[in-house]
Amino acid sequence: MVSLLNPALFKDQALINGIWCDAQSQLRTKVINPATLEFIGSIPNMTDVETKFAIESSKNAFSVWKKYTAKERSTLLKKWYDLILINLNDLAKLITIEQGKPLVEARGEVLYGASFIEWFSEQARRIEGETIASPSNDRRLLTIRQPIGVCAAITPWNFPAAMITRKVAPALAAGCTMILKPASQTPFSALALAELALQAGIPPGVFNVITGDPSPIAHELTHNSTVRKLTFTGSTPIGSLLMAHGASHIQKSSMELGGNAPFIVFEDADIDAAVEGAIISKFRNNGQTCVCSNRFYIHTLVYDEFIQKLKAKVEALKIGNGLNDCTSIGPFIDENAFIKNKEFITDAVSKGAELICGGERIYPDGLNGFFMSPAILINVDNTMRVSCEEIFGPIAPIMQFSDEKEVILKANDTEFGLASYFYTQSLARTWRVSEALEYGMVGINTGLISTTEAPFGGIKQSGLGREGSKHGIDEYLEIKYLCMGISS
Ligand SMILES: NC(=O)C1=CN([C@@H]2O[C@H](COP(=O)(O)OP(=O)(O)OC[C@H]3O[C@@H](n4cnc5c(N)ncnc54)[C@H](OP(=O)(O)O)[C@@H]3O)[C@@H](O)[C@H]2O)C=CC1
Ligand SMILES: O=C(O)[C@H](O)CS(=O)(=O)O
Repeated sequence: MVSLLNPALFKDQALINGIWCDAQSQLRTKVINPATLEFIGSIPNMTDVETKFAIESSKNAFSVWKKYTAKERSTLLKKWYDLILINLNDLAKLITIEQGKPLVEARGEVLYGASFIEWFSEQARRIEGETIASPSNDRRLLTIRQPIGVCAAITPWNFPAAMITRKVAPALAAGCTMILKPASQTPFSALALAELALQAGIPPGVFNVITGDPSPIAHELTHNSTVRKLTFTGSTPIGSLLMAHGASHIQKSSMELGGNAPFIVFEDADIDAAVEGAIISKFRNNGQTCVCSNRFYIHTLVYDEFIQKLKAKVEALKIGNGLNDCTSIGPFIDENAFIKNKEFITDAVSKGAELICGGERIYPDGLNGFFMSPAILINVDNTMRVSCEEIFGPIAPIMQFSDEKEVILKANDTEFGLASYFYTQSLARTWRVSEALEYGMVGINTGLISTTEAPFGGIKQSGLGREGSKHGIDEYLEIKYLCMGISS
């Protein structure tokens, strides 16, 4: 049990049709605190059996929810948003306890997540069709936009709240219903958000949350033709698998997948700004975000200054329990993530890279979680795993370059295309490089790009579709063309 100001927010059951329930098998899955490895609680280990009930509940709820007016849906989403802000501290504490990130980042995530609900409560009232100039006098052409129907979401552990609202808010705003399967390692944030949705007056069955074994749950969600849309955030291999399963009945999908972001510092960059941007884009959430910088390309003329300043900042980062106010970096989500990062360092050093700081397991305040001192690798090349695989941890691999065209070719040499970053003070270079980078998002002179107002998403194997912005709601709408014959 977690001690919260509002104990009603700690839910350890799934939510189907407004009823908090256990798995039919009564089996449960334990959830631990990644910083302390202590038991937090457990959740129902559901399978396809309960998933079928959740889908039926969502289908029935859709027939009611789609008849709510845009203003009625908007008002309920706004109430949900208000309740989240009232419970900000509890929601942030839940994130830190189940995911490990520092409280300051967890509070930021709650506000970021809530901003999607606020934004789509407004967008709900701006779902518009169009009239089209008819080619003949005997007909009039127009379109209307309607909700897709029953939707499903499967979300990752690294943003236990924001990845949920980034999907549920536009779905409900469009008039759809949503069945969510949150990450098993971080379920409590999702369950607390669902409780607040109920308290806001969102009808039972509109937002269902099921927990348990991802394979049978996802198999039902992707093969059941009642589920017309699947939205997934997570690794590219799982995203690909889900798309393949949904293809059996032409299920629509949105995919927010893996990344391999380049971070390029040109010779004319503001080095202090570039170092600040490198710290936030690399070490936010202990490097466990899909938009974290994964490869650093530093122009030879500013290399020594950049390395010296970056190392000083990295060595000043405070590693520890996210509940401590002074902590700037928390633990890995689990031992496997730690082991994978150690393997990245071993591979790079064995191929000639030099580890100039960090990379060791540490035990801040005697904590048994898997913490690593943030690492910088220099003399990295593209034969090393760190330059071509998504690191998802606090390792900064550094390479040098001297030519703009050369560094763009290297930056684009990946199957991923999510986020990218570069620093320059040249307007002409800003346009050349922005247009040449093969990514869905480009940060120019900044290392923090995500905001509700802008379209978040990638190309190539980083995904399909966009979340947030004026585009996000389109993922949950169908365009219907009406052709009206008018006899003279
Ligand atoms: N583009 C983006 O916005 C984001 C991308 N990511 C990417 O996700 C990865 C890290 O997150 P992580 O949670 O480990 O990713 P995973 O893909 O392993 O898990 C994501 C979700 O998929 C579920 N899942 C796991 N295996 C299956 C399966 N066989 N069938 C159906 N669902 C399954 C998980 O359930 P369970 O937890 O029960 O195993 C979890 O809910 C990184 O590659 C990162 O880049 C992460 C966040 C954002
Ligand atoms: O899951 C993620 O990595 C997030 O999408 C990154 S962000 O939106 O918080 O930047």
